[in-house]
Amino acid sequence: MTDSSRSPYRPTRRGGRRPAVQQGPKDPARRAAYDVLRAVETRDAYSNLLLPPTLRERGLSGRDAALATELTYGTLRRQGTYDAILDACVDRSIRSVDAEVLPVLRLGAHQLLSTSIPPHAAVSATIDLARKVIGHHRSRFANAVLRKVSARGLDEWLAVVAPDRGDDVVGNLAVMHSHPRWVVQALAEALGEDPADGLAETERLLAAHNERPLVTLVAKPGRAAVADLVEEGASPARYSPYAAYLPEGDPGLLRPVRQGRAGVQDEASQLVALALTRVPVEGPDTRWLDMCAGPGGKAALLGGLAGQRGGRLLAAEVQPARAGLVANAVQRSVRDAARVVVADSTAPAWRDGAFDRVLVDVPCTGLGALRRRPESRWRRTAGTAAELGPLQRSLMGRALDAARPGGVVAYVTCSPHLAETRGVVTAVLAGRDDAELVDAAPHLPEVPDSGSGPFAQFWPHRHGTDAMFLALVRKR
Ligand SMILES: C[S@@+](CC[C@H](N)C(=O)[O-])C[C@H]1O[C@@H](n2cnc3c(N)ncnc32)[C@H](O)[C@@H]1O
Repeated sequence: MTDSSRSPYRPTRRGGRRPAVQQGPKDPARRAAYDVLRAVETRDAYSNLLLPPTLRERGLSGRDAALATELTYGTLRRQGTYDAILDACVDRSIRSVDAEVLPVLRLGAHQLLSTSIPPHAAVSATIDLARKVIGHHRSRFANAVLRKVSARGLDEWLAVVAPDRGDDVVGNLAVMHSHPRWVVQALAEALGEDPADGLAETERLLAAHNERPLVTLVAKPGRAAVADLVEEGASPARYSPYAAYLPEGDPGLLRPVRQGRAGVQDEASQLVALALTRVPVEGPDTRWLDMCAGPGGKAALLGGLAGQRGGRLLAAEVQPARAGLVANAVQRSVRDAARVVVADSTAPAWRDGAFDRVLVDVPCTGLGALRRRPESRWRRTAGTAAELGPLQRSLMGRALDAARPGGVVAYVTCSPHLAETRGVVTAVLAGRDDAELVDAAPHLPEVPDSGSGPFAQFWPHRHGTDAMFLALVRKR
């Protein structure tokens, strides 16, 4: 619960002099959560980009900031479940409810069904907020709906609204774990599970998507060490020799992060880049290329490693603003080894065969990062992976062109969707005879269960990482 007595917005009780602090909402945590949820709903905002500045600008910290964060991400993660329940509590379909009202209902449902906030407090605080943000008339509607929601607990509601598991296991898991149906199907296929067998592992994955992920840091090679991060309160990570987990606090406040010597990067993102650097190549090994570099996480790692080996990294990014982020990320890499260019890597200016190692980390559906981008599961459609296919195949083809004979290419996605992982790689390799797959597992010896080869697939429920995919390919 919020502690409004400590809020900087608390108005004075005495008449006369105005309070020295800025006036603001009585319940700033719920108001911040509502404003972010509404921006996500009405203008496709990204919660992970909008919430931190919202908290900063409104001076929310401590318990208020923690409550606003929990309410925002918790509501977005469980949105599919709450919508199914709300649908049973309104006369018309939940889809016909105004876009300003819907976040109030979801926020109220989240507090009632998934937090320890007492029901009467959850409803009254949400309706107080509703009067301010959607007006008296619509708040009466919200009040009536939330009172119906409060009549049952989450498990009771799920027994009522989720399809029977025996009849429709995909539909059941979609409602139970708050994912669109097509995502459940795509993930089950990627895990190699058949709905007829019950989708037990798929269910573990879906549940992992609703957990708060660990904040993982990277010590940029040659500029910081894991020990520097441990000194700041982090603990060494399971797999990557450059990673550390931060149990709490704002990573942006850590000294190595402020100095640009460390950053925030998922452990699987580190490992797929590392795997590329571990494949032996005969002959020169000094020219490396990152074809899709923005915002620069993998480029920073590769730039450091290239510099330590006396090589250089060219980092290409088509969007100028994102190329700026890459430049920032690789700044002061070892021996100044990384150069950033704004370039369309499907029509590149570099010569064919110019590089010893090539990373192509293609734009994808992002289904591998559902833990960290809670609204993205509701934004994509079943057609998104197919739409991205031509660009992904073109970039992979260009990556093979860019590698010299004997050189190596890493094709990477932050998605396990088969159409954009092995589907792309096998289609591109089927059309040419100058490249062959390299088994990825021997280049990730520290990672158990990364697949039966030749590809590697990370999973949130197995590895605690994003679901990154890696294919390693040698140019003949
Ligand atoms: C998945 S992200 C790469 C993430 C990055 N490797 C990292 O670790 O931070 C894909 C990037 O490719 C860029 N991109 C898309 N099409 C491109 C193209 N034709 N040429 C170069 N970059 C492209 C996108 O703008 C986006 O920044």
